[in-house]
Amino acid sequence: MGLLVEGKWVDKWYDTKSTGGRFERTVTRFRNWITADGAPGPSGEGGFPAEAGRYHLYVSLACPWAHRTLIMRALKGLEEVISVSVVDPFMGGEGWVFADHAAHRSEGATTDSVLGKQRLYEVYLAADPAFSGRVTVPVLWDKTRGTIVSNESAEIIRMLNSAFAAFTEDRHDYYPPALAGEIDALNARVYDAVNNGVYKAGFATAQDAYEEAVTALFTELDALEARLEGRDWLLGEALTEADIRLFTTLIRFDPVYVGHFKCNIRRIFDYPNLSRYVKAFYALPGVKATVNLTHIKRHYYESHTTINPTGIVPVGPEVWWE
Ligand SMILES: N[C@@H](CCC(=O)N[C@@H](CS)C(=O)NCC(=O)O)C(=O)O
Repeated sequence: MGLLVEGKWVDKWYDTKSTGGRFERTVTRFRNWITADGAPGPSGEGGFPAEAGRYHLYVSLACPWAHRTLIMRALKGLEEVISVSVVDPFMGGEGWVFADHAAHRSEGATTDSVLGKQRLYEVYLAADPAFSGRVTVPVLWDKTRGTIVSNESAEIIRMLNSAFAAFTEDRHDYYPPALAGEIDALNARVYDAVNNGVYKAGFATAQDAYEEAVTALFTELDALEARLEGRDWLLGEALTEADIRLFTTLIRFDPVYVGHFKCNIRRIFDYPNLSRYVKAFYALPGVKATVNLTHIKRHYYESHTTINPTGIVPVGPEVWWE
């Protein structure tokens, strides 16, 4: 665990002292967009046209943000168009590392097949030798220009949805213009209370900060449970990016967030509509292959030594979503 400061790796844990025990996520840095013709997207610079074989995703199978990108890649059928490297689930003193640098090799982790690096921070330094900031997954890499296109999952899934029409048969739009306003509003609530809410609860170092986060989290889960009454997906019949973004937190909830992050008022299993929803999403073609429970559990329970000093990984719960 650590970060880059002007191109140098510094090993240190999140600082919550200056924020009253509250965990605050930092803003992501590389914000360019792949577009069909290489025109600039909503942020950053242009020059990243959609091409087969040109782009590469660096992901962790443990990470809910990276998981979004793997799901969109699978649903869009872009497995042959965009290649992937998977970091080892244990995030230690050097941050995320690849399989050839891991202390205990974990099935499903890979080497860096593009740059041959051993640590993810070296990929960031290849894009910007003076980079300062956290070294996070996912990273979308451009093999042609030799740089990072984006390290913001919310934007990467939109690029995969919209820019690669020439390379996929899938015509489904996961962010259709008619629903964009409703999707954005829902994403904002789900991000704050649920996706990031579990981290705010889990990384809190003050009782009030924890209770605030856990209360807001379960208030939102209750609202989502009600919303899903009689509905297949969050927006109704149409599967959208909002579902991808909710699913990656829900699938980690019972195995990790209930215990490790103390989000234990209820389990997802206890919510009839949310648990039906998780099962339905999990059964979508290609999704199951993106879920690696071993990476998920090992990452959180072994890496966060301030929360779980023994590093013991729990055996349960029973898998109910298969
Ligand atoms: N805003 C980013 C957040 C990504 C993120 O925080 N990833 C975590 C893993 S779950 C990470 O790599 N953390 C490393 C660190 O903070 O040092 C996104 O959604 O892409």
